[in-house]
Amino acid sequence: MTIEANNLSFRYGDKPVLKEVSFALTSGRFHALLGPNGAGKSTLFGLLTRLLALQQGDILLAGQSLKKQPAEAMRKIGVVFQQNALDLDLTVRQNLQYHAALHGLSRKEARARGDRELERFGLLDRANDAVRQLNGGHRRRVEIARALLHEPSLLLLDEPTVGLDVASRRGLNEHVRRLCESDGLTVLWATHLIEEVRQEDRVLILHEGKLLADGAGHDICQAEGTRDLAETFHSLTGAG
Ligand SMILES: Nc1ncnc2c1ncn2[C@@H]1O[C@H](COP(=O)(O)OP(=O)(O)OP(=O)(O)O)[C@@H](O)[C@H]1O
Repeated sequence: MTIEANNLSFRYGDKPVLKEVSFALTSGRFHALLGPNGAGKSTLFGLLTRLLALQQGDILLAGQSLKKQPAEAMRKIGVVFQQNALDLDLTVRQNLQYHAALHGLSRKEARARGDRELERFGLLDRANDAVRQLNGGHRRRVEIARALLHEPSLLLLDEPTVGLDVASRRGLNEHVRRLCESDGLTVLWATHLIEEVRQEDRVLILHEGKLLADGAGHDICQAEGTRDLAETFHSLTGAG
């Protein structure tokens, strides 16, 4: 599914946080939204998920304006927020069923889809465990499984690896990349960690509310005259 952000600006009070941000995501691809802390990534996610109201500009999902047809557009989006959004005392399966009910799925359908996602994530044998018993990496997998239950075509992940160890971070990143290939999912993965981004990714670099670069990683490096994305990120933002 295509997604287009046109000329987005946003301020908290009189503090501008996003400044005329425009981009278009390509269907079925992994996109990395790279920016240091405070760049405006979560604010952008807030606008994409309608947690925040648009102030200037518009967002089009498969050609539908978020301003004009919000409910229809939102059905196509799955979201994994930075903070854990699971109920730790419910089982994995109960968490999934609760979310599926919110999306209007029948119990039977919810169970079938939930189990299918858990199986793909290697977690079906944990379905009846309380989420509290799972490690951080597995909890994040459950959150992603949950975000996919209503079969969205766009998955947004806001710093999904925060608090995970290196191996779990890598595993989660690879898993989501495989979803692009297997499901044709369009992914926007926000991070401040350059090691989660690959040279061949579509990369959007956000800094102080401005989109400083947008393109294939190696093209951005060529344009900037840098060796790799780490150097590019550092030279554009001072971070890294
Ligand atoms: N509710 C708010 N009220 C006022 N300022 C805010 C609010 N939320 C965020 N900000 C400010 O807006 C700027 C962008 O924050 P945002 O959380 O969007 O960035 P980020 O790139 O997601 O960073 P992080 O990874 O640290 O969350 C920061 O300067 C932040 O302090």
